[in-house]
Amino acid sequence: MNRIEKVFQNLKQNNEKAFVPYIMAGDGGLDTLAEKITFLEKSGATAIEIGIPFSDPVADGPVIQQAGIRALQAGTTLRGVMAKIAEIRPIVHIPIVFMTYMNPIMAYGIGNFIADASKAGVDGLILPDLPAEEEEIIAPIAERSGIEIIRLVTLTSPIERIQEIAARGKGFLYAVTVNGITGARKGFNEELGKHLEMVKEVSPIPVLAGFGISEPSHVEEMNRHCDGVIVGSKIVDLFESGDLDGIEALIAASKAEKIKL
Ligand SMILES: O=P(O)(O)OCC(O)[C@@H](O)c1c[nH]c2ccccc12
Repeated sequence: MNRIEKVFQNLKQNNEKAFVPYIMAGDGGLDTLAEKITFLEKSGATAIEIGIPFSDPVADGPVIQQAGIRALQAGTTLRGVMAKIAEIRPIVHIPIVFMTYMNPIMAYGIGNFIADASKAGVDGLILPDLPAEEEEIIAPIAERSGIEIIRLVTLTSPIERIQEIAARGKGFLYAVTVNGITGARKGFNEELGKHLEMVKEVSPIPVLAGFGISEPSHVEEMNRHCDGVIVGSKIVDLFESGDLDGIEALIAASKAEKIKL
């Protein structure tokens, strides 16, 4: 069984919520990657989303754009990230999900990319610029190699489309919580809770909310309506400023919902 499926099975059995932090590979130098991942795992992360730095990150807000620029300036390459993941995989037990755009994958070659990612021990892929209609170019080969495509649904996706994408989904479904790009938000649409519950109703796989989540209170609020959260920009920020306690506080908030149940 794929590592992602396994961790979600365990969470369900224990009535726990997922917390998936995002970090940019190579931000602070690739040599800091192992340290960051092991810290997140030790702090209770369910899985890790690793961004591949790219020059044209169309879905990313300023914090992640800047992290990508820092990583590229430090000389980070996709090949380098693959090698680093392969090296640290034996000491990391939780699932590793790559978040990247299609362009770097096409440049690498889809077949080579999947083969190397699979060898390195990557468990999933988030590809925000891969339309559902085009996923045939990579989903079957990825899934044959044991790598799950984590599909995204948005606030503007009609329910039929959400249902269709969820039915094909593997691992977990990524429910985007805002209209726009990544980055911390102060608040969310009042209807968001209802939207997440509707997505959950049609999805056979766990639903995680992501985009804009930046406070422990956001984590608790989202977890009332779905199976867990993904936090990116805030984690990148907290690592950048060395505020590890802030990261632990966010992860701890994801354990709070269980106590209330
Ligand atoms: O940064 P935020 O607002 O917490 O959003 C999640 C996030 O960073 C991560 O999942 C992500 C980073 N870049 C993306 C591009 C598309 C979809 C998702 C992502």
